[in-house]
Amino acid sequence: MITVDTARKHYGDFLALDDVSLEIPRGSLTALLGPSGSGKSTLLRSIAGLEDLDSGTVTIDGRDVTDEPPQRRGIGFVFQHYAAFKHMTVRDNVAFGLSIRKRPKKEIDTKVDGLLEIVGLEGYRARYPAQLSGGQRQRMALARALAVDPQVLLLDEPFGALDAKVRTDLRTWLRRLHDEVHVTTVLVTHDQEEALDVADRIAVLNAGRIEQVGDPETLYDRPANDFVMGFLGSIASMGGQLVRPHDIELVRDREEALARDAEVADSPGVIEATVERVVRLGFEVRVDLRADSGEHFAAQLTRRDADHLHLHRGETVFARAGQRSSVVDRVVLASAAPAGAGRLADEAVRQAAIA
Ligand SMILES: Nc1ncnc2c1ncn2[C@@H]1O[C@H](COP(=O)(O)OP(=O)(O)OP(=O)(O)O)[C@@H](O)[C@H]1O
Repeated sequence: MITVDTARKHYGDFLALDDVSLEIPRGSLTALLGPSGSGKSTLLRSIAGLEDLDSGTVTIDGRDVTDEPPQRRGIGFVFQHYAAFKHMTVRDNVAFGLSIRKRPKKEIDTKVDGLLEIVGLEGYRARYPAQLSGGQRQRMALARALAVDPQVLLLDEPFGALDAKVRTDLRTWLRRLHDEVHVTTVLVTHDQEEALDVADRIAVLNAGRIEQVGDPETLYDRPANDFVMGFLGSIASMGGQLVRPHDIELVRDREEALARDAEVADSPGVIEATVERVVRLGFEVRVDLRADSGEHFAAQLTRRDADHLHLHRGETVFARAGQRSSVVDRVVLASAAPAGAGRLADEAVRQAAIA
């Protein structure tokens, strides 16, 4: 388990971490999710020991590591731009942390072969980094980080520089790897889909603070505030309340809409609206609407529901939030934690210092 307690960090006058407290359970895959500049990397680097905190503590498995250098924290770190040693083969890059610890060659070979198998690079042992694809290089980076049996694996946008398809493949692969290796993993990402897909817990950051921590389902269905609701999925403002476009039901008949709406707690009510546009998006259909109040919002329907309604521009419909809608749950605590290359070669040396 990693415990960050009231971590505070300034860069000059700028407050990057504002008394952040967070518990990361042992063996979990936790995502730090938030917009650019929210402090995700700063928090991750503080756990790694790559940033010094102004105040607050970091504990890993019960050991206070706040004043320990990175190499004594028992961590493996993978950066977005992995700076491999270009003159070394894949085998030697992965073996680096073990070689500098002077482990016997036989032990190193066994370990490296095992890791290359786990990351799917068995046949690439003798290649050089320049002979790998971006995705393969990041997998090599993960193997190198795992080589020294870290207690904690810290990943800073590890797939950020890769194209969308490779990114999606690698996150599925990361999830499988984590199920196999079970090392406590913290993943920084600004991509909500990536976080929802791979993490078992998500901490949402905003302006140096944690807005909410929880499992993906809770954050999506019961966000603690409008920020979390908006950051984890699309939103529409209907009757002054935030709803997910796919939670909006459209009905042609006012009485039917009112009767159905009576069954829904915390409903924003039934909104009379005019259809402005009907857009087919593959399987789904987006209906752009204008309420009587002038408010614009969009509902997302399945094609079947849209076909059934047979909507056209200028027609009147009655919109309401469906029964199991995502709504902001203001009772949820904002934080689940307890109180209280510049030059690439230099970068490689710095990264290797952690290994
Ligand atoms: N070394 C530094 N010196 C000065 N300001 C910094 C430094 N590192 C980060 N910052 C600032 O601190 C804030 C948080 O940065 P951080 O990298 O933690 O954000 P982030 O959420 O990881 O963003 P991104 O997704 O863009 O990487 C940003 O406003 C950034 O400009």
